[in-house]
Amino acid sequence: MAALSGKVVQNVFIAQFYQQNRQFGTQYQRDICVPYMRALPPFHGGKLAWTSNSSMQMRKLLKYQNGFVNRRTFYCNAASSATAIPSLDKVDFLKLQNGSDIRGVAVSGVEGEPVSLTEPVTEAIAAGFAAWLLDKKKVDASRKLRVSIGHDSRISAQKLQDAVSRGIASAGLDVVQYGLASTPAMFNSTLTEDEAILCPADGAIMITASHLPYNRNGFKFFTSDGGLGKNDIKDILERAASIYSNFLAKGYSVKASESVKKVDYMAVYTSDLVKAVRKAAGNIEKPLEGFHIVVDAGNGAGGFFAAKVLEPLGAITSGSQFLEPDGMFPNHIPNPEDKAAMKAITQAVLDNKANLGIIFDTDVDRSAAVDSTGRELNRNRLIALMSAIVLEEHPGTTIVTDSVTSDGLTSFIEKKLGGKHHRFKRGYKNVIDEAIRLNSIGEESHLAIETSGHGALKENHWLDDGAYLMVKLLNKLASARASGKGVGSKVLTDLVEGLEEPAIAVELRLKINQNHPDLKGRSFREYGEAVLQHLGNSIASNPKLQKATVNYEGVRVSGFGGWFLLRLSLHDPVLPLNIEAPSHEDAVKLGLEVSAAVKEFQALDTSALDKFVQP
Ligand SMILES: O=P(O)(O)OC[C@H]1O[C@H](O)[C@H](O)[C@@H](O)[C@@H]1O
Repeated sequence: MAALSGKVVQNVFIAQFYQQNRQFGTQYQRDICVPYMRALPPFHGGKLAWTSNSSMQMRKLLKYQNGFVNRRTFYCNAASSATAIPSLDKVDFLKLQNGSDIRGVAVSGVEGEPVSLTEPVTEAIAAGFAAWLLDKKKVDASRKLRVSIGHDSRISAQKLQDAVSRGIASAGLDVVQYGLASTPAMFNSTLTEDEAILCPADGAIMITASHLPYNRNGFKFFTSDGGLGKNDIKDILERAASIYSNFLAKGYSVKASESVKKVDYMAVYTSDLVKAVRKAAGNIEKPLEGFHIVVDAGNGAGGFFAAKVLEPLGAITSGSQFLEPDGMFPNHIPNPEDKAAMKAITQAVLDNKANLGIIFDTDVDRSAAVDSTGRELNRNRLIALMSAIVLEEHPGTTIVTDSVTSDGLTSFIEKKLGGKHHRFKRGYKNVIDEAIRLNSIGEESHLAIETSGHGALKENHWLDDGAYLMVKLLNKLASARASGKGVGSKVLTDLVEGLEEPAIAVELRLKINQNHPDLKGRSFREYGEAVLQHLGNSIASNPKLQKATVNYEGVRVSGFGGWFLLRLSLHDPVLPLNIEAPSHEDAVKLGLEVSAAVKEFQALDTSALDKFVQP
């Protein structure tokens, strides 16, 4: 069996601890477990060094066990933590690529999900990034590059942060740790000019797996040009694979990084957000005075928004929930696309009679809002709202969105707001890159936004930033009140007046069984493309349906007063099917057309569609 490092063992223990103690409820977890987790002991030269603080917390933990946790497991794990040098398995690095991110399993304990982001793998990836950055920046030897590192609230964050730091330092670059941070703040650190806080960083790494389960983690990389794309990630992983093969050949040992510096960059980032709202409101110190705004951070990294952004601006934030970081996400998945998450923030708004609710995903690059009546301002509605704000500032501009946006949104942007809707592909990086491309060929675009809650503005360096989207809403609230044009979230709701919304909007995800003989040696992508090709051909001869003339992804078709889009998922062996229609019957008619066209593809699991269309 592979030897585990001390910290891996601790994380296993923490995971087990949480699972076994769910019945204690969230308050217990907040009081006892979270402080403990935040204080994972430092890792010195491969040996664990407990600080007095953490041993105190361990004692506290034991005291509170109360029979819920198996003491033997606890001591046993703590004792085995002395085994510090991980043994190395062969690794397929390219399998860790997830579009323009890297993602893997960082905590063991979930059946069928072995740890892929071990410390040596992580260190190799970080060293791969360092090598890529050195090539890209082509600096002379007189200047040392520096890399900022931040993480979300995941329980593996500390372990990975240490390994990333070692990987960067081993390549001779300076490491600046930010601790708990948001993804957009990490990108921002490559743009901030302030030597006193060691900025700009030449490169930034965010340790996050967005809304995925607690055992996962991953990395997003930035330079001042923005987030790295797919090809760069592949390049980094190839470099990492070769660094890792050196570990295999020469042996791997954990060496403490000497040149790690720490900066409270979130203080800088949040004060910039505060300044932006004050400026938009005409330099008023507390432009949100009297507004009651509740925040739901889902125990991710976004809790800062209440105390560090809203309160300095004068807002009341009582009733805000799940602000404290907790990598087990005990309350709901931090994801504005998740129904339970949206229900939780809506309830908080109604219970607290708040003016507005704001919700973030784990690493704060996505967001959504809820108005004072409990109406969700997410998906197409959030895009409509942001478009209304941006088109007031930039009349006629092009709004770039993802592919699953509604037809109602197009007519809203084009007929009501006088803008242009460019419906492009799914994927935040795709929409941002497309908006940048349009500007470069002379078509003005100021907003790139997805139904997922990702959004970036030209005025904000095309930074994919959920917190900045919410700042734009706050600006609107503050400036409307200052100019006597309205008070409260009705100002926002009024801006989406006239957006036509379908009675039925569903997304059904049809899985491709990669082990099915019908693939005949093809990859799931090739198989998915064959399904799409076949569907496209069969639609062409169907008089009841019209294929979209302009379409960048999958097969988009109008009919029965609605539309459907079947496309390949960006990451998974899945064909997501979106259907919108004026009634359930019409949606079923559209579903039946898809069903008839794809039925011969035996490796496609159509059970979700079959269920939807059944009488
Ligand atoms: O293609 P799908 O499986 O629906 O996933 C698409 C989504 O994947 C990730 O969550 C990205 O962050 C989003 O930008 C993207 O829209």
